[in-house]
Amino acid sequence: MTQQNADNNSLLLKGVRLYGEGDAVDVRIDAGVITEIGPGLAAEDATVVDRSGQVALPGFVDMHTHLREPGREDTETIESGSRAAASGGYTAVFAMANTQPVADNQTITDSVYRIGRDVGLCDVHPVGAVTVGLEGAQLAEMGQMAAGEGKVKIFSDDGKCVHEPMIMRRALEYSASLGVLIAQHAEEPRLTVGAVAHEGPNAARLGLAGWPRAAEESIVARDALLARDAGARVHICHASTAGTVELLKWAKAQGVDITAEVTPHHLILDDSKLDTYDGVFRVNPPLRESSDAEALRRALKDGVVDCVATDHAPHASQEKCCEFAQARPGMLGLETALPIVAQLFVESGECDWRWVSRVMSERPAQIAGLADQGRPLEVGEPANIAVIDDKREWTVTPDGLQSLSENTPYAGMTFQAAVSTTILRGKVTHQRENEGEQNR
Ligand SMILES: NC(=O)N[C@@H](CC(=O)O)C(=O)O
Ligand SMILES: [Zn+2]
Ligand SMILES: [Zn+2]
Repeated sequence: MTQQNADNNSLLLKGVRLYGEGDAVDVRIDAGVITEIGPGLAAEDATVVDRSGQVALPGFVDMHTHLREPGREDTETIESGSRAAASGGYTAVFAMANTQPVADNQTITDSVYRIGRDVGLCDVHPVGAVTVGLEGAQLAEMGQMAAGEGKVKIFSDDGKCVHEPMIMRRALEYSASLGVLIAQHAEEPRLTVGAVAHEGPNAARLGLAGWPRAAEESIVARDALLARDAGARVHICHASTAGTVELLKWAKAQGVDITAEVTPHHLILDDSKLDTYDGVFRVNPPLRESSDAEALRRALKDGVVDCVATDHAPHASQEKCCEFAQARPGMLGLETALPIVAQLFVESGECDWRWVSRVMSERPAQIAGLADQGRPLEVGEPANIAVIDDKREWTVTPDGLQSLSENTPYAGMTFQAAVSTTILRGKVTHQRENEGEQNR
């Protein structure tokens, strides 16, 4: 991009099908805003990005990302995580609070926000902790974090469950008055002592301590009731069981203001993967049975589960390449989410790209309260765009990803769809290798 083009910041995205529908059009972007859509637009002074025949969607929003800064910059930084996000088509991510130190105060949440802004590859929204030090005992200063420069909109002790019912109740009451969202990692800790895998035939056969579905479901049910009584919203992180789906259905039917996300790995993988004892498959909540994955896919399709969130959880190789029960739970997700969703839902003919934009962009932006993300691809709207090449077969290699860590469970898997280009307010934040050079 020439200096002149960088300065006047005009871009012409050529030949894309908006939401994969209708004829190909060109999209003109000036100063970060979509200013014209139509066939055969003149380049004039704009930088041309030719993506003929590809699919344009609103940039994705991830409500659940772990960026590891501060504290574990050897596994991911705000910069490397932003690069991974952009490479996955994301234009906004929520960075979880379980850093070291914990993001339980405004100094840290503001600093995460500022670093993300200065990196400029993706909007990084800090998540604030619900309780001091994620210890579940004393509420953090949620009001201060919400009022700070980072304008914290989501609070979560993710990694841990806010398990004390009175603490969760107060957090929900407080969140309702602040207009923020509590996102719960639903895990009754008294049911998961020592647990490393889904409690079922596979864990029994492999001799792994089991994590029962009820550990998740009992908290989902409890929190739905607490949210109802507090007149608060509650969001369920990484829903993983068929029973959680039934509870969400019930709670929504009662008018409870409850939303939920599902991860790509709980949609596509199951606990048959554990046969090799490879620590890369250890994750919280654990990979469940194929019947759970199927129920989650249907729930996402039907809207019972609202959106996809990655739970991108980078870990160092020495923390993963060890005995299964010793491996840290968590797997990479940002750079493989779209290809997985495309394979499961679009390539199978179950859903269209319009639906993908709903579960990966519009719904998460609405739930999180982002006014400038998840917007329609229309004139006058912010130019946050993910361009998908739906005919580009590629194979996942851990060292081919942008993340600093390599703990992807999809190594060697082949996908048909790839994010070719990501645009954040008119700036190209990602361009896949071998993609046509930009020219004037
Ligand atoms: N998902 C995981 O297994 N791990 C997450 C924490 C979490 O999301 O619970 C992590 O921070 O590594
Ligand atoms: Zn969690
Ligand atoms: Zn998480």
